[in-house]
Amino acid sequence: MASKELTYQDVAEHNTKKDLYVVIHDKVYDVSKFVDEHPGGEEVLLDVAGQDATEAFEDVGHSDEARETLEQLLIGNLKRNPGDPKPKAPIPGAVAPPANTSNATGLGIGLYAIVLLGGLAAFGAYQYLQQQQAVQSA
Ligand code: HEM
Repeated sequence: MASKELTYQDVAEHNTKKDLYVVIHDKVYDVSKFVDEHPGGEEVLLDVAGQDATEAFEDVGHSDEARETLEQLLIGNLKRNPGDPKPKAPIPGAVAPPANTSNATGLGIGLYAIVLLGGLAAFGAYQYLQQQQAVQSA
């Protein structure tokens, strides 16, 4: 059943409310019958119709129950072709602001660590030289 292979192109053709495929973690789901039942509303599903919905799905933090529902809608695997949109690849300028902020924070901490380590190394070298001088002049 779920062994069907679909390309991104195939999925993109199913982008209407009555015929709605989405890709989540490289698997293809037919959510046509679920649109009306979705507790998060039909709008969000229509937004990602025929596209990769991995990020949208994960951002919400769906429950295990939601994931089970998803399993029932599975129709196949995505066959990725070169040039297809990548789900998680950060697109410059198209990253959501919260993601940006956390990235910047991560970099900030990394820079801090580098500066701190550099300082420690310099201090260590200074101490060592002082010691050497003390030994020589003794
Ligand atoms: C395509 C497969 C999807 C399935 C099977 C699914 C299923 C569910 C289920 C069962 C819930 C109830 C809460 C829970 O159990 O986590 C839920 C809530 C929700 N879903 Fe989805 N969902 C899907 C896709 C999406 C997508 C692509 C979005 C895009 C943003 C989305 C947004 C939401 C939101 C915002 C809620 C919270 C609604 C609320 O608490 O008022 N869902 N979904």
